[in-house]
Amino acid sequence: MDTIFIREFRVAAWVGIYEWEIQRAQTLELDIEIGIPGAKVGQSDDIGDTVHYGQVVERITKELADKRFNLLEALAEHLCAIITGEFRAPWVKLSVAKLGHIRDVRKVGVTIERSR
Ligand SMILES: Nc1nc2c(c(=O)[nH]1)N=C([C@H](O)[C@@H](O)CO)CN2
Repeated sequence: MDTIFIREFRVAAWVGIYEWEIQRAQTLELDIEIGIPGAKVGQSDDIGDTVHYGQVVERITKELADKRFNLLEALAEHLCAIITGEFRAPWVKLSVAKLGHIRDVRKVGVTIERSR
């Protein structure tokens, strides 16, 4: 399947199980791979035949400003549902990482893959 990628996307989010995470937003890093619906866009050259990656970034930024999650797993599931539902993507793989949370570890997080 052809895909669109969004890598090293840094975004503020409310997520975590500890008091300090509940009190303030933190920066997450997302890597997203999105299946392109059909092979038409290479011929049509029409933004309407693909997923507009700028709109995905904008939508996720807004969603994470508004919602709160305990776990990265739930946050990832929610974002995948937006990408397959609202953006009609047939498939998505999404990684979300917290930065500098554990000593000697640069990033920790989860990766999930979902199909419509
Ligand atoms: N599998 C997970 N483990 C942990 C998560 C998570 O979201 N998924 N979250 C935390 C805390 O919020 C932690 O990130 C604070 O540093 C711990 N483990």
